[in-house]
Amino acid sequence: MKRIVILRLGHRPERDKRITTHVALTARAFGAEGILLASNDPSITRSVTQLCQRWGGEFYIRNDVKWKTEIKKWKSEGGKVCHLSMYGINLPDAVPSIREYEKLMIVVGAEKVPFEVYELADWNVAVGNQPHSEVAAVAVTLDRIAEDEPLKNEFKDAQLHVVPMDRGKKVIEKS
Ligand SMILES: C[S@@+](CC[C@H](N)C(=O)[O-])C[C@H]1O[C@@H](n2cnc3c(N)ncnc32)[C@H](O)[C@@H]1O
Repeated sequence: MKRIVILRLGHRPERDKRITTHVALTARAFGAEGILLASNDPSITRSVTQLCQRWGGEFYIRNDVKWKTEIKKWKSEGGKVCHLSMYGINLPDAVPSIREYEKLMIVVGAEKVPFEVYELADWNVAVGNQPHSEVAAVAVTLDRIAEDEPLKNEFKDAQLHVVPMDRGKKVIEKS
């Protein structure tokens, strides 16, 4: 199975809490193994970790990483790096080459991303060449590069399970 980690750059604690949390939850739901936050915001780490405990799986979050160190380390261990930017190669044209690799770091920004990221990345990939959101960009990318159906992912040791239904809401809680 492919190993995928998300690197979140430029998170501003005073304005990006909700969107960074959504990037993390989307990454988890669509099959990434973890997220690295290149800013110091322990409240994000706390809320994502708590959610993971209830909803299961082994997703991790690391706070306050040094982005350049993480990119270089990942590459030195044979990993590839895909930076998501609306200026890049459109995703459908990049998917075949990305799928050839087993270890992938996906980098997403918030504010302007340092140009060095564009240079260090193996691919600068656009999820369509129009501006939108890092949450959408992560979701569509993980869905397009997946080998199995990401919407059928199972999460180990979950306390909460949704019972899918036509109408209404049913959640089973295991003690
Ligand atoms: C809301 S955008 C802001 C980008 C910033 N203004 C800049 O020029 O770099 C935040 C992040 O969403 C992601 N993003 C937004 N639109 C995208 C697209 N069409 N394709 C890929 N990623 C996108 C990128 O990772 C980007 O860094």
